Amino acid sequence: MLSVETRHAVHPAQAKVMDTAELRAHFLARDMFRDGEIRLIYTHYDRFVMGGAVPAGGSLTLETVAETGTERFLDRREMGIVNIGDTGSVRCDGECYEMARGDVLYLGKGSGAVSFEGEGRFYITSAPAHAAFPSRLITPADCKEVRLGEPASSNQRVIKQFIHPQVMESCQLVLGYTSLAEGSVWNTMPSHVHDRRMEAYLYWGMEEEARVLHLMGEPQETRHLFVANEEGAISPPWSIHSGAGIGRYSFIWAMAGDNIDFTDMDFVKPGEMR
Ligand SMILES: O=C(O)C(=O)C[C@H](O)C(=O)CO
Ligand SMILES: [Zn+2]
Repeated sequence: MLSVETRHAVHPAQAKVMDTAELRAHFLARDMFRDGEIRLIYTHYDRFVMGGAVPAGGSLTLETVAETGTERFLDRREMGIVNIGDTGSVRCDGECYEMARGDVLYLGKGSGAVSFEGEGRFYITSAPAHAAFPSRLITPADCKEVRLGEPASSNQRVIKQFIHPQVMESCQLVLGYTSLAEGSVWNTMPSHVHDRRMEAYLYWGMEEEARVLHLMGEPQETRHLFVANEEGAISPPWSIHSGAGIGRYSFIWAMAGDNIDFTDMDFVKPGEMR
């Protein structure tokens, strides 16, 4: 079963006057992981798509998504998949990729139908693509690690870059995940924006009762979302995307837009934020 929800792009002036329910309706990505279903969110931010596929021991196939207006979803798109569950496999273009928890699969433009099998919980990201780069399974051993922050500022974390120019080629997609060191709570602090690229977060690896207080909004007009495990935040190009969590957590970040330079960020000092 496939379901697709559309999220339209929001002007910052509109976001400024939203109440909690409206903020959550536009920017919180929830209910993406249901047994036996593929559930997608089609955003109008760089036409980025995020979602979940949970085969629950069976098999699910993603082929046509009416929203793209193409015969098959990947005809003019690339895809990044992260397995946040137990081991499962993804079949595409005559290949079968076995994915352990934390593995990332890149599927290039024109790869055809995608089938999800086994006990995986597959987080799906996708963006329009102009060229067909080779599909590739990237394990944590192949990723590029960046260590940032320190315990004294409660922001010590490891950034694992998978779909990233220093690891492999892609069109628009840049993807990886960040894990907080024990005792550190802050991700992406100091905050930044990058008007050239949208970004989406998926928080995972959290206790059921835990929450991340995800900060969003223009730097001088911040708002927040309380986010649970396996929920995400859609970050428009004008918005910061930072958070402080209760207990351990990781988050998958994925971006699409005008460049694939991970370091192209406009930082905001904490003292400049409101
Ligand atoms: O902890 C961090 O800092 C991040 O993971 C930053 C995100 O990857 C990001 O916002 C990239 O633009
Ligand atoms: Zn960012």
